[in-house]
Amino acid sequence: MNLLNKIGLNNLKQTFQLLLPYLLKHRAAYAGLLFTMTARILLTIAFASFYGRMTDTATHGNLNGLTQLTVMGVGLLLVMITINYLDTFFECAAIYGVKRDLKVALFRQTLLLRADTMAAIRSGDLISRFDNDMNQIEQMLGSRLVDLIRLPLVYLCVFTFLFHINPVLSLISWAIAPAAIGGSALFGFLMRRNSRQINDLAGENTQIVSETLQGFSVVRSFVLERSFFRSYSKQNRRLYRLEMKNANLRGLYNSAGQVAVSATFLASLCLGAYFVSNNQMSVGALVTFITLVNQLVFPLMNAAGNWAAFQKASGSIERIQYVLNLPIESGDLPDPVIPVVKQQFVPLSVEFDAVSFYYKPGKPVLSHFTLSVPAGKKTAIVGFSGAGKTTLFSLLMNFYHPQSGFIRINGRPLNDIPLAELRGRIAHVPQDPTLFNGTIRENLLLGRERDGHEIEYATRSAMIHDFICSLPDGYDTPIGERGIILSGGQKQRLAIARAMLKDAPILLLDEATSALDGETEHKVKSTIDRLMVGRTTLVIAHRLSTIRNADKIVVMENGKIVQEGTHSTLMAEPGLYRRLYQSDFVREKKSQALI
Ligand SMILES: Nc1ncnc2c1ncn2[C@@H]1O[C@H](COP(=O)(O)OP(=O)(O)OP(=O)(O)O)[C@@H](O)[C@H]1O
Repeated sequence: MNLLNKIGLNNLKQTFQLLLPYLLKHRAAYAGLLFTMTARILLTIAFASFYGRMTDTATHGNLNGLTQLTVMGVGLLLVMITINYLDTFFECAAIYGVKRDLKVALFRQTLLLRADTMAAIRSGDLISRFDNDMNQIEQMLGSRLVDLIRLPLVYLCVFTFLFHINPVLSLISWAIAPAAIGGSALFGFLMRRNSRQINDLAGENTQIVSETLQGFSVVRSFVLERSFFRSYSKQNRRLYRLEMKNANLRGLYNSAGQVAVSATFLASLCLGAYFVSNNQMSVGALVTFITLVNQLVFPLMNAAGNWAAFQKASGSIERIQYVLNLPIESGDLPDPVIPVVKQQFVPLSVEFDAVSFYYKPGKPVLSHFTLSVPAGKKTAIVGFSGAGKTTLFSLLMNFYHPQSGFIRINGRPLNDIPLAELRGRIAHVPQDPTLFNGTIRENLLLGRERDGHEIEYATRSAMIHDFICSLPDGYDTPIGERGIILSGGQKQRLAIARAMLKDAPILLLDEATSALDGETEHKVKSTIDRLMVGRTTLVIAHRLSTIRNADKIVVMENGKIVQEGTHSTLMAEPGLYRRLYQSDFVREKKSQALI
């Protein structure tokens, strides 16, 4: 077992287990490669035999024979051109077909990953699996894979053919075999050790670049350029050292291979010349022999090169398999469009029943949290930062599962509701809305169909229509990666318009207007108030003046409800709400005075 691990045979098994379904799917391309492989072996022997016959015919002065052989040579060349073309074609079809399917499977898995798993993975490392690891795997998908069969077959065919010409000479290759095989195994083992470290480092490398790009303004404002540069350079120096170790190994191995090839060639030539001078062999037979003798050494040497590529790829396969084995939230991609008939939805109630939840054991976020949100009513949640307010939304959208207790929608436990149906019935405006690299229209609709009037109604209500019209291409203006051309407030207004267009019966607003100035917030708030009519709404707000008219206000502290009531009842009693409201009021007054 240990030995199998050391020489990497276990990796090979694992590699094939993952790749087999993909290889089978592209079996036509691999069958084509097997065909061209066989044809190329036969062509190699045919060419060597052709050179020998040409030499013997020439030494016998047989002009007729030479003409026939020339025609045969041209024929062989034409066949070779065709086979080479087919070989390249089948190889590309096999490599790119399998690589495409593997990438798509990895992306699908990424889309299905559970929220807790996703939070634990570093995005750069995940991206490098799509990039660096896929490239490593690509190295072994085409002819290298077919070489697993081709190299032993070449050896066997050429050996049989040469044995037929001269048994003693052909046995020369046996002298080299143990050294070639032993050296190859050692080479593969050393390469594997390095390659795994290289792949991990490449992942960390992508992580630094991706973090730099994502947090570019923080890097600038905290003057972190030098420190990011230092860690990136340090990693690259380590990567370089490992790559050079690999290069050293490859260099040593190639030189040893050259020595083996040349030694075999020289030994065959000298011994063959001796046989020719003793009339035990014709000159043509010697030419055929020395043309082919390399084919006895190169399969042994190439096997090692392939072994190294397999070892490198198996490290990458391991990294991809790791992601493919991570827990997912559902077996299939959910259907994007839920057939909710517009404006005809029934308001839905939401209930948290003794819900306890933690992200990490020992650090409870919610403890026996019980809250009933009546259908079509507005409930506001307030509390200190970190009290667990956003977590309630994550649980309601079933991103995470509570460790105990139940969440129900209209009396139906959340786990009984298909994910697509559940999320189709919720419109969520998060604290920091995500926008995609596309046009404003694409970001508003996100795959839904809405006519121009509906879009305009939503954007006018969210006070963003005039701004959109002022852009050069209006609704078709590209907003750049993560909406880079928009201000925080504009992003929030787009997100509110997007939620309006989703037209779902449950509305979750997580500080949806925090980035707006007082005046715009006031105007957008009246829109949100209209949007909330008939919908069950949960609002998280830090500015308490915005939730005064809520049907119910829930005050949270350390994952528990400490107060519950309307604004006036809560203001009438001493407690956290009144303290929060008063300090909020003072803060707002101060900021108004400053303006
Ligand atoms: N993905 C996560 N993994 C681990 N801990 C988390 C995760 N998300 C949140 N937490 C922790 O859970 C607690 C509650 O976080 P939550 O975001 O629900 O608070 P909040 O009341 O919404 O805060 P804020 O008002 O600042 O947004 C915090 O202590 C936070 O550190």
